[in-house]
Amino acid sequence: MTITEEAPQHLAQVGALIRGARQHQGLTQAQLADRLGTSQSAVHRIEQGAQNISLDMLARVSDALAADIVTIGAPKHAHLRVTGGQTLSGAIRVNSSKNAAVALLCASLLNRGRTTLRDVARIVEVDRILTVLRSIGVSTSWSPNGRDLVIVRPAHLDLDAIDADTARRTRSIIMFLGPLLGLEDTFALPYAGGCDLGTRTVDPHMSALRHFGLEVTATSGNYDGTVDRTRGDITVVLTERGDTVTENALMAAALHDGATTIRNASPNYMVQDLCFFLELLGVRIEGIGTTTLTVHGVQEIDTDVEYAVSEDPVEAMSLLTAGVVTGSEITVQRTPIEFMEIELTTLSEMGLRYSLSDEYVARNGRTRLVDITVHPSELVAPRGTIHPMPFPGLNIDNLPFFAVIAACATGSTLIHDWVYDGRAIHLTDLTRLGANVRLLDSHRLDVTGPTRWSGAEVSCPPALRPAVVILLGMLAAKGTSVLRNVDIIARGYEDLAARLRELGAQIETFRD
Ligand SMILES: CC(=O)N[C@H]1[C@@H](OP(=O)(O)OP(=O)(O)OC[C@H]2O[C@@H](n3ccc(=O)[nH]c3=O)[C@H](O)[C@@H]2O)O[C@H](CO)[C@@H](O)[C@@H]1O
Ligand SMILES: C=C(OP(=O)(O)O)C(=O)O
Repeated sequence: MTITEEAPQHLAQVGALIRGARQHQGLTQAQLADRLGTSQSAVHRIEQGAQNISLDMLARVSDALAADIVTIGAPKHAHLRVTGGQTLSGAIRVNSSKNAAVALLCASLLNRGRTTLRDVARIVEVDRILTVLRSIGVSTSWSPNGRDLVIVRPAHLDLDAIDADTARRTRSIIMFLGPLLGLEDTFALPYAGGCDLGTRTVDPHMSALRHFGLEVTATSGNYDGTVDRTRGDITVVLTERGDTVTENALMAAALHDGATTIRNASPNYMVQDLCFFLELLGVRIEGIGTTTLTVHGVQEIDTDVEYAVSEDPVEAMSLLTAGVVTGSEITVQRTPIEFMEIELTTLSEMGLRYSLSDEYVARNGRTRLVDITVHPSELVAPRGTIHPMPFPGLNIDNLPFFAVIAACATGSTLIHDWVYDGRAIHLTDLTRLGANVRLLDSHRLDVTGPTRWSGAEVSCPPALRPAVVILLGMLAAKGTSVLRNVDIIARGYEDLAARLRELGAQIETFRD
């Protein structure tokens, strides 16, 4: 909340903000009171708006909850000051994935029972979907340890009350379509937004969901959906092997009266997580991990279920890159190996030395994990182009990390991002740190290394992965760098700077 001079101070509103921030941290009133050195009843009164709260107390609450409850004037952005060129060491654990978490949150709408999602990463993208879910009446609460989420859908969703501003800040809101078409006859959903990666079509979603009877017209700012539900066995052929479109079709199929065969389905990690979760909800799915899925829909889902979100291959790639570009030996624990094999093989061909632990099973009981130790290595440019493909190819979200790795390798590397119109351009910010990165066209980069890195001040790109790539370049660059306006990193990474610090990185967060 921002207070300008004219704005009235509103105790109840401040109280509600404090309650929200406390619940977000997974704290009870008693635990917050403990941190503040006050009583639980005082915290209760503050949250009710029934007690005058001094500026001093507000500052203490902000500290205790690690959140700015109230700021005066314009909002403050976070920046990072990096002293690069340090060798990192130690081990770091991969968190659960953003992309599975958002799909599972949307899928929780299918369930009338209690959904418990374990090990959910504390990231802004999750918060955005939670805010939207709460706005339509879904109850969501974090466990006291702040890692698990309990979600309960009401009998009737209040879709008119949807928080449209928050919804429009994420593309994942598009995944409300699949569950909603099984629950509502008409609804309006705000347009999907997200990072600046160029145009991303929603047409494949609309044509897939039409098979289930959904018709969507785009009005000013909204998708207006009307549903004339179909019955019986259907086959949906996806025009693109996209992740979220496959997830939308899966969620629509879960409540479809009949069997749905989805062809050209994405078998990617987040889709597999969603399939495992739907199975726990009683939906039978054949072909998990392949491009043909057959889903046996059920009439109603009303079950108390627990599912542990699996580990994020993109975070694994990000952390591994930190070790590679700083020439360090670090261990990236809990890497979902099935989704990193092409990346590791490509890196091996570039001369990276690494070792793998024995495999073990993730908490979801399905995903195979390993610990990867990277060793300092002399890198050379690969012979062929580095390009992404739908799984089991090289993950498009892992591609940007190859730009900073290629800058450390001897020779020229061609990186071809055929997927996004506007992601490669953000990677040219590496030139600010001394890298030789040439944009051949909006999809292709030529990177020539090795780089004599030097520290610089750079404005954070408005796209998640490129932002982290620039940060990793700064870790490689001797001297001081500043990355300005890094808020976007929290969309997909929990406490990234703090976790890199634990490996020995010198990164300091500061605000204007
Ligand atoms: C929440 C989530 O899970 N997000 C992921 C998901 O987004 P999502 O599933 O929304 O990805 P999009 O549908 O936007 O696909 C990305 C781009 O690839 C194009 N395309 C995709 C598949 C295909 O077979 N042909 C094709 O041309 C699309 O037209 C689009 O321009 O998948 C993307 C691509 O893996 C990832 O970057 C995102 O992190
Ligand atoms: C592009 C990404 O995700 P989203 O689909 O959430 O924009 C990403 O994770 O890099």
